[in-house]
Amino acid sequence: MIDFLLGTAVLVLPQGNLPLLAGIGAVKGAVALKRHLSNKKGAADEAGTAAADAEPAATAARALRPKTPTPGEGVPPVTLEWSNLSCHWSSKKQKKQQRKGEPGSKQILFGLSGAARPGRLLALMGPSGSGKTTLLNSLASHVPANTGMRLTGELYVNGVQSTEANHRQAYVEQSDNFYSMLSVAETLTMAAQLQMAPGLPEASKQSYVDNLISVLGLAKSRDTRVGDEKIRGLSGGEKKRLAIGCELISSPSLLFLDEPTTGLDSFQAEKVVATLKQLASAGHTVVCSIHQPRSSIFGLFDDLLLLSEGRCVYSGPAEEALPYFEQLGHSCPAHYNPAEFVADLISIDYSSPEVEEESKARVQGLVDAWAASAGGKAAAEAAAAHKHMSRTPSGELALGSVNSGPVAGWARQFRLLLRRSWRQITRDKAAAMARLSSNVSSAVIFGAIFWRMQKKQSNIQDRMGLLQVAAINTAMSALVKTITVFPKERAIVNRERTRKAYNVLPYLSAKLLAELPVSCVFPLVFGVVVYPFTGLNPKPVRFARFLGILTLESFTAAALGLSVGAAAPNADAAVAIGPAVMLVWIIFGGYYCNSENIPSALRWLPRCSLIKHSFEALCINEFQGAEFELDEGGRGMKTEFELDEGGRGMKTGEDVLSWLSFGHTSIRKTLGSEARILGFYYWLTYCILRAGKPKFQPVEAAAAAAALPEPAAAAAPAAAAVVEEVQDEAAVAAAAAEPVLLGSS
Ligand SMILES: Nc1ncnc2c1ncn2[C@@H]1O[C@H](COP(=O)(O)OP(=O)(O)OP(=O)(O)O)[C@@H](O)[C@H]1O
Repeated sequence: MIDFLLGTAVLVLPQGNLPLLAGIGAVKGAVALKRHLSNKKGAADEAGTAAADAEPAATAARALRPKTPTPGEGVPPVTLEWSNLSCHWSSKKQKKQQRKGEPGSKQILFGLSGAARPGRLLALMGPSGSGKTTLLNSLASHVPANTGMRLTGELYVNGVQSTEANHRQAYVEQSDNFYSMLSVAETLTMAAQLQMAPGLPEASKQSYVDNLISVLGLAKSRDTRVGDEKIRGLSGGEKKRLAIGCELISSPSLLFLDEPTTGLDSFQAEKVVATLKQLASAGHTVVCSIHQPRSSIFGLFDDLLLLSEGRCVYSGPAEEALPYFEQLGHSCPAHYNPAEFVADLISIDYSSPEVEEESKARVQGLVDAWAASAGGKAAAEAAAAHKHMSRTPSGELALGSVNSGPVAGWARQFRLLLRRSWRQITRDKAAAMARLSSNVSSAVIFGAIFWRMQKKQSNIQDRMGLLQVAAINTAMSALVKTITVFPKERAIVNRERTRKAYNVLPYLSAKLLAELPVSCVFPLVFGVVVYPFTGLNPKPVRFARFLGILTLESFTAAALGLSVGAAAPNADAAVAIGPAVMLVWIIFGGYYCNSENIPSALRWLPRCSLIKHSFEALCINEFQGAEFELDEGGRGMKTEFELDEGGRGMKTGEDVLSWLSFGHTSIRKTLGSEARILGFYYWLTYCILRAGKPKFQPVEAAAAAAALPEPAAAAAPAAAAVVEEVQDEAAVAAAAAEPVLLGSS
């Protein structure tokens, strides 16, 4: 009856009554929980009710987040625990060996157990290569898939076993990639508009962003553009805090940071860690990997996990680390940086075989001592206890804030992304000026070389040469610009798509539309300068067509750049691949290689060449209806191409087109082919971006993983076994999740 009344109230209340909805959802959750606890027999049924009831509460709680006065305040407290967490890496060769039953993989993490708690800042420390990043990524379900890594063990979120990604909340990467022309406030506002409930008033979103800016200590730089290598903007520390801010938009309970102080001076590094400490104090569970911080930063850590060669050497409160090592006979000298002291203590020194032997023995002693210590035993006992705990693959219930998709509709995504792309393009004056001056200078150089061409036989070759270099120059200019910029933008897009901020289609279409007017300018400027200088066909319609052909070609080359930029693993690879692909299209561009002489197996290549179609269209535009003076003195095209007129060369433009094998087509047809190539590259870019969404490696249950030889094969059956096993227990776990939801509302 209570359910019915509350459910009816939820249905009839308007959306504006979010607090009331949240309250009702919470009460319903509490009722379901109480009922569950008092009647174990009906647990399974009630779990369904509790889970369903939790949804309005969770939705309302999510919707209410922006009213949180201080970021972190009111987030559901989350304890993350891990048991027997191991990581193996195998190369392809080693995987083959494993298939044959032979051993062969490198172990990076060795059965680690521990916990990260709400309100505390946990630092993962250890020497270089000790496995900090691997552990952090494993805990955040952020280990990239298909890299040969295999994770085994168990992760628990508030005591509920978590499957891959459903406990991932926020992950701040080492590299900070942003739209360089947007200010701090614009970057955060855009993130808020894309990720916060669209029904919320703009004022609520803005006040959340304002709070975030002040919590992050970015008020002074609020209107400063982020900047990049070309344009000075935020400092490294400010960029890192902005990256943290972008992650905090979704009010995550758990915040993971990979080496947040790398590349920062000690002052900036301390400010970043102080921000993390503040976030932890506000209720977040903060985990970061860090390499040898200075003592004042070390003093900010609440908890410490020390790793050496993938094994735990200490895990517990940071202030108890030095007394622990002292008790083992390793005292930190007075006035010595404790972080440096522990780093030296747990590092393996490879400077000589004797020293290596000695340091390995010392580290092994520390690993054994930790396993035998009260802390190590407690972690092992907690891991053993977890084995008997309830499991559910639905860690989402415990957190209630993992979005299944973008919160903004497609039209809104498109509008917001269009605005962002437009700002980035139109504000990047330095890039525009560089591209403009490059196009103008090429046009002037070509104009000087091909100055006022006449109608002699020798000028036929000049005309063809000019049209070919105009096609190549236009294509290369657009390609190079795109492949140098797009891979960086793709990193931002991948990160935002991991946060489920938007879909690929609105992003790509908004980007292309925003670029349209600006990208037209460069080929037009080139054409406007080069055309009168060189004395090409003077008819206005031919001039207009010349500009149109170059513009379409510029877009097609940029689209090729997008495809290469989307497919290449990084900017360096894109810069290597792009021109190599373009070279093929230049060779089959109609000037260097007559299509009639191409081997039949390669005849399809000229049809795919964006240079060929542009060159063909430019030639038809220039030569159709043109007349040339026949050569009297034996120079000109006739030496290579005896047509008619008594071997004195080519009289009409049609002769030239026929010599080039371009006589059978028209500008309309050739531009149609170019447009199809353009469409193909856009479609290819879309498919690559869609397929390239970052995928992460799941953590396999240790027992199931041990039974199966092949990592990929192991994942599915193991997950299926867990699902089967938990069906009866789901009710208990769902009920256990309720207090978190109540807390959050
Ligand atoms: N994708 C990978 N392929 C092969 N080996 C890897 C991979 N990632 C990590 N490793 C290995 O795992 C070990 C731990 O690497 P990890 O990056 O986690 O260490 P780290 O403590 O974070 O080091 P650093 O402080 O230098 O970043 C290293 O020996 C490294 O070579």
